[in-house]
Amino acid sequence: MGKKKKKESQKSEGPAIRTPIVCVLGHVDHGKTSLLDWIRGSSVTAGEAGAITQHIGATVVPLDAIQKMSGAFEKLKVNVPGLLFIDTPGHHAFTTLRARGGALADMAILVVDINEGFQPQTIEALEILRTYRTPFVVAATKVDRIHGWRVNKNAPFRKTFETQGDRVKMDLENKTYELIGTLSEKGFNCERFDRVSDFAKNIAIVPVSGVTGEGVPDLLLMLVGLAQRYMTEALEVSVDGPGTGTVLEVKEERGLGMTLDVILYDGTLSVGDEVAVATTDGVVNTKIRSLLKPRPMSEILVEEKFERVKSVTAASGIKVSAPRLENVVAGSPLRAIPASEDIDAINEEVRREVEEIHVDLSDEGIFIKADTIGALEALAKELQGHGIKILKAEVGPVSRHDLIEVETIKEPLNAVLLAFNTPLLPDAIEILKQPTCKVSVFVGDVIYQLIDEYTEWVEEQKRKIEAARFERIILPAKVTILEGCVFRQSNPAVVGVRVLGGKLRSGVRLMRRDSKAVGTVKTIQVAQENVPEADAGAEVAVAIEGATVGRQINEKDDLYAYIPENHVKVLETQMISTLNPGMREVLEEYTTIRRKDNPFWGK
Ligand SMILES: Nc1nc2c(ncn2[C@@H]2O[C@H](COP(=O)(O)OP(=O)(O)OP(=O)(O)O)[C@@H](O)[C@H]2O)c(=O)[nH]1
Repeated sequence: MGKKKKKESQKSEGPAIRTPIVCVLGHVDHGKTSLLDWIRGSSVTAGEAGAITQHIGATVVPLDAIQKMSGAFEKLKVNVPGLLFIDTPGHHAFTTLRARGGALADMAILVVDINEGFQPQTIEALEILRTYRTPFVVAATKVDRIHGWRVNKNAPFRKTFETQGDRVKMDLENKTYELIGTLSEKGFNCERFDRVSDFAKNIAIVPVSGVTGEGVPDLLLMLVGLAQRYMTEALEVSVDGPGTGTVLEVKEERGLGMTLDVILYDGTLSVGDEVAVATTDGVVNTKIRSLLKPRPMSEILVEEKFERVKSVTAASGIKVSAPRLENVVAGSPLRAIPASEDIDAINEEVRREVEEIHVDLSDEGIFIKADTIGALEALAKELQGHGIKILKAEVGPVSRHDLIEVETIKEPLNAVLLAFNTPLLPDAIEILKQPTCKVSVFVGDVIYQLIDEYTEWVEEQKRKIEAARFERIILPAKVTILEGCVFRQSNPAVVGVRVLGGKLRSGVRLMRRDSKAVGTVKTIQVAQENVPEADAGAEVAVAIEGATVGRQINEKDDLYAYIPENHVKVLETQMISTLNPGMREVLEEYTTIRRKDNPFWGK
C-alpha cells in the first residue's frame, strides 16, 4: 500500500479508513451464530438511518447503526465507517481467510459461554489469535441464562445490569472473574469492558446475549473503539488502488457458471479488470465479466438474485464472475493487475502467497496435511506447542502417495499422518486396509481432538513397547529342591521344587549360591500338566536340561533364576516398582551373590 495515494475522508480529517473485517471465533455451541444473527437482525431494526448492507459472505454494519443502537460516542471522533462481519464463524474460516500471509480478519470476537467458561476450542481460538496477533474482544455470551436474570431486550450492558438483583449481579461478577483468571493464566490481561481504563493494556470482556441482544451495543462499540484507536494505520486504504481480496468460496451459480465469493480488503475492483488468482494448477489470469452483490431485501420480488455493479471498494464481500475459474482454491488471493504493473511479478506474488507455508519442520517427526494453508499452520503451531515434531506439512487430501512416504519413516511413533479437515482419497483408504500397512492416520476437524487422539495413541504405543520389553526380561526366582522328590537323575534331571520367591518361568537358566550356572528349566509341570510359570509358594516338577542330580545339583539345594547383567540393570532401574516384595527380596539376594567379587556388577 506504501506508494499508493490515500484518499481523504469526507467525514473527518485524515486518510480514509476502510471498514475493519471482523471474524467470530469460539467453542462449539457457545453462541457464535446467534450473536452474529443478532448483530445482523438488530441493526436492520435499528432504523433507516444506517441499515446494514448484506454483502456476499459478509455483513456490513455501518457506524450509524452502531451509533443508534448504543446511543453513545456522539462526542467521539470516529472515522471507522462501520464493521464488516464475515458471515461464517469459527476458527477454520478465520485461518483459511488470509491476506498477505496473515489473517484476513483485522479483529475478532472471541465467544465464550459465560456459564461454561473456557473450553478446548476457546483455548485453541485464543492460541490462533495470539499467533496472528489479532486484536480481539471477548463476548461472554448467554448472560440471560444466569439464574434469575431479568431480560431487557437489546439494552446496553449497564442498563440491564442495574436492573438485576444482587444475587444475579454477584453471579455475573464471579463468572466474569473466572474468565479473567483463565485468560490471565494464558497471558492475556482482561477486564470487564466498563472497568477497562487502558485499552492498550487490557482486553475487554463484554457480557452479552445472542438471544436477547443485551450487551451487543457495547460489544459493537468496543470493536469500533479497538479499530479506531489501535488499528487505524493498518486500515488506511487507497480506495482507488488496485483491488486485492481473498477468495471465500468457489461456487457454481445458475446462469453465471463458476463464480468466486471474494472479500475485498484493499483498493477497488471493477468490471473489466484483469486479475490473478490461484488454482490447483497454478496462477490463472482472467478478466472480470461481472461483479455481483446481493439484492436488498426490498427488491426480493425481482427475479435476479444479484444486483450487478460496475465497481466495488474495500472492504466488501462481492461475487466475481469471470472465465476460467473452475479450479480456483478457496483462500487464494485475488489481485487486480493495473496496466502499469508487471503481470509476471503479480502472478509470482500470488503464487508465493499460496505456497508459502510458515511451518517449522524437523529432520524427524510426523506428516501433517490440511485443507488450507491457514489450517495447516494452525495445526502445526498447536503441535509445536505440544512438543510434537513435524517432518512434512502439505495442503490437500491424503493420497496413496502420501501414505507410501509415511511408511518409509523408520521410527514407529512417527509413521503417522494427521489429516486436519481434509479427506482420505479412495486409493489411500485401500492402502490403510492392507494388513501389512504400518502407517497410522488420524483424521479430524477439531485441532485439539486430533492432537488428543494422537498423543493418547503415542502413550498407548509407548506402554505396549515397554510392556513387550519387560516381557523379555528374566524375572527373579528362587527355588529349593525338595527332599525325596528326585524323579529322574539326568537328561534331563526331573526334580520337585518349591518356589521360595519370585516367579519361575520355563526357559530360564538356574544358578547355585556359589554363582555356578547348572542347567536350564525345560518344562514346569503341575499334576503332570505343563505350565509356563510358577509363583512363590507353588510346588512343581521341573525338568532341568544340562544338570545331573548328585553332581551339579542335590536335594535341598537352593537355586536362583540366572539373570544376565543387562536384565538386572533394567530390573533395578526401570522395573523395580512393578516387582512384588518377594521378587525384590530374591533380586537382592541374587545381586548380593553376583556382587561378591565385583560390587559394580549390573550397575
Ligand atoms: N439463552 C441463550 N441461548 C443462546 C445464546 N446464544 C446461543 N444460544 C443457544 O445456544 C445454542 C448454540 O448457539 P449457536 O449460536 O448455534 O452456537 P455456535 O457457537 O454458533 O455453534 P456452532 O456453530 O455449532 O459452533 C442454540 O440453541 C442457541 O439458541 C444466548 O446468548 N442466550
